[in-house]
This record gives sequence, C-alpha cells and structure tokens, in this order.
Amino acid sequence: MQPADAAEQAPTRLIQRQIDRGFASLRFMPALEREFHDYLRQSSRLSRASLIFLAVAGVLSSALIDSTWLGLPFELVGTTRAIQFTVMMPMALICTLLCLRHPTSRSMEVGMLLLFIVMVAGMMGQRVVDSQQGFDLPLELVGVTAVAMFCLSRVRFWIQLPLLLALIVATVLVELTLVSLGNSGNYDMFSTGILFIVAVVAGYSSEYTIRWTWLNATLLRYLSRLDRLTGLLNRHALESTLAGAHAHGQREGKAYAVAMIDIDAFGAYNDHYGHQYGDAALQQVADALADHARRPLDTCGRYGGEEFVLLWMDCGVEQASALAESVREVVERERIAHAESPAAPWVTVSVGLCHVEVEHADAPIESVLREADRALYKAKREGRNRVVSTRYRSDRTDEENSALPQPWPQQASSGRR
Ligand SMILES: Nc1nc2c(ncn2[C@@H]2O[C@H](COP(=O)(O)OP(=O)(O)OP(=O)(O)O)[C@@H](O)[C@H]2O)c(=O)[nH]1
Repeated sequence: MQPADAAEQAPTRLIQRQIDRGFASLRFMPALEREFHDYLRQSSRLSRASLIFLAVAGVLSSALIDSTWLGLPFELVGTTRAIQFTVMMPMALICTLLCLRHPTSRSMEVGMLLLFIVMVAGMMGQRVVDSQQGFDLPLELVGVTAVAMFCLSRVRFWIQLPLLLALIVATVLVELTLVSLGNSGNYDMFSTGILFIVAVVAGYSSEYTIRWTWLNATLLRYLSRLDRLTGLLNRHALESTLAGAHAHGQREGKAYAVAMIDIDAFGAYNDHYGHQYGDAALQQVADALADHARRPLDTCGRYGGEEFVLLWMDCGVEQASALAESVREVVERERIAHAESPAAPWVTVSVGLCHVEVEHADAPIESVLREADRALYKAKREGRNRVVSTRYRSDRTDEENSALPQPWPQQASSGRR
C-alpha cells in the first residue's frame, strides 16, 4: 500500500503529466477521469436545477401564451395542451423530483438526457400539428433547447453529441416529410442548423474549461498539503491528517503510536557542510521515513525544521518499538557523513515514541504528541541516536508530570513550536 505522503504525491505527478499531455479529446487518464466525474456530479446541481426550472417555466409560459397572445385556434390548443401536459411536463417533474432527492446521482445524468429528448420530441410534435393548420412553431426553439442542454445539463460532451446528431437527423426527416411551410421551412432549418453548431462549440469549450479549472484547482489543493523540500505532508496537512487518523482510531477503538523524530546535531551539520547539503540530507532522511508509513491510516510528515512525525494506526507496543527502531537504523544505514556529530560519524536521528493503548484511544492527540516530545527530549539527553519509548497514561498526577522531562523551549532556528 502507499505511504501517506505518496498518496498525496502520486496525484500531483499524475495531474502534472495530464496538464503536459493536454486533454483536447475531453478525457483524462482513468484515475483522474473517475475523480473528475465525481466532481462534475457534485458541482452540477445549480446548473441542472436551472435547466429543469427553465423547462417547467417554458412549458407553462407557452401554454399561457398559446391561447391568449398567440391566439391559437381551439382545435390546436387541445392537441398542444395534451403534448405539453401529458408528455413534456411529467418528464420535467420527474427531473425536478430526481434533482431534489438525488441531485448528485448518476440517474440525474440519464434524467437530463431524457428531458432533452422529450422536450425536443414534444416541440417537434407541436410543430407538425401546428404546420398542418398553417401555424409556424419556430424550429429555432429546438436549437435553443440544444444550446441550453449542452451548456447547463453538465452531461459529458461525448455522451450528448451522439444524441444531438440523432436529433438533427430526426428533425431534418420530420421537416422534410411532415412539416409543410414552404420557403420559411428552409429558413427555419438553416437558422436552427446554426444553433446546433453553436450548441456543439459551446458544449465542447465549456467542458474543456471545466476540466482545465478542475485540474489546476486539484493540483493546487494537493501541492498546498506538501512540504516543498521533502515532499512529505507539511505541518498544516500533518495536523489535519493526524486529527483524522486519531478520530478514526477513537471510533474504531484502535491502539496506535506516535513517533517524533529529530535529526541529531543538525545545526552543526549545516555549519560544517552548508545549508544546501543540509537540505539534501533532510530530503534523504525524509525519503527513509516515508517508507515507514505503509498503510492508509499511517501518517508521515515534517513537523518543522529537522523534526518529523510518524503515526502508526492499529499498532501494538512491540510492533511500534520495532518500527521506531527501524526508523533509527534506516537513517543510520544511509551513512550520510557528519563529521561534527557527537553521536556518530554519520547523520543519525533520535526518536521519541508514545504508544497509546486501546483504553486511551480517546486521549487528545496534543497530549500524545507532548508525551512523544518528552520521550524525544530524553533520547537527546541520553546521548542521541536512540529510541525512547513511553506508554500514554491519562492518570499521571501533577507531581509525576512535573518530574517528566519538559518539552524543549522554543527554538526559532529549528522551526519547532
Ligand atoms: N539545511 C536546512 N537546515 C534546516 C532546515 N530547517 C531547519 N534547519 C536547521 O536545523 C537546525 C536545528 O538545530 P537545533 O534545533 O539547534 O538542533 P540540533 O543542532 O539538531 O541539535 P540536537 O537536536 O540537540 O541534536 C538549525 O541549524 C536549522 O537551521 C532546512 O529546511 N534546511
């Protein structure tokens, strides 16, 4: 499984590759495409609700206008009403219900497509009936419906396009065989054809823009969670991820362990080798640490300066101690020369480990971090390059608490709290 920070880095790389590759075909790589569909469904509520509202308002207002302002003869009004209120309106109401109850479901997409078909079929039906009595229900209304669908339904372009093409063919056939309006019919077809073209162009460009905006916003969201130097979670993301993992541990009643890890004598390393080498050493240590967060709820991040935090969820005492010891060993095995370290001739880390038993799973994460910090301080005092473990206890008296090593005073240079 992926380490916690890799779970953030992988999408970042994927998105950058997608931006470089482009998406003129309106398709992303499969992993991104799935995420985009979710986003599209979530973000389409308002747009789809507006489209349904326009459909309902359109049917109602044309019913009102037909018999009053337009003065449609009585026989035509009857047929028109039947189409409007037994075909078009029920479909619009089904979509309204869907939109109210399952606004982000996949069935909403199907509802939008059916609405499109029913609205166009309804208008064409009315046009055929009207034309037989010499009345001309504007064909352009079909074109306007197509533009509205492409711009507001938020159904993906490649799903809508075949439907639109089928509707164009059906419309032309109906126009040529059933509608008899002479030259004005040709003019209608020409202007409606232009509206269809506008619908296709608007549909393509609006989906392209939505995809472009989503890619960039998602990239920024991921980047804002990563520490630029090490690629681990940054302090802000670390705190929220720790809080999330901790809440999960509380709900599920899981034991867990938190390790605070600090590079030994890193100030001396910088002084001796320079800050650029210091940065490279930090990156190398971070890579070694990231490999120790292997399960989805494990967390690894840069706490600040040369200090890191690892959380292992659902982890027993022995397992946590073994993992902490492995962290220390793995950094030592990198053999990054450190001529000024009092602990070893290479870069080493000290680790403060706090294990939290199931019965203390509801302990505040801040208290657990404080205990881990105290253990780290002890590891430093005892000579560095070692692990000091402690078990979380909620029943420490004030006296016991004050006997424990206190967290370090604030040090601006190291970026500690
Ligand atoms: N190169 C580099 N150095 C950093 C970075 N962040 C913090 N540091 C350095 O880390 C050092 C931390 O020093 P201290 O807090 O005094 O601790 P230490 O020298 O590691 O000593 P002990 O922790 O007691 O073993 C400081 O010199 C900081 O400048 C960074 O991003 N890059």
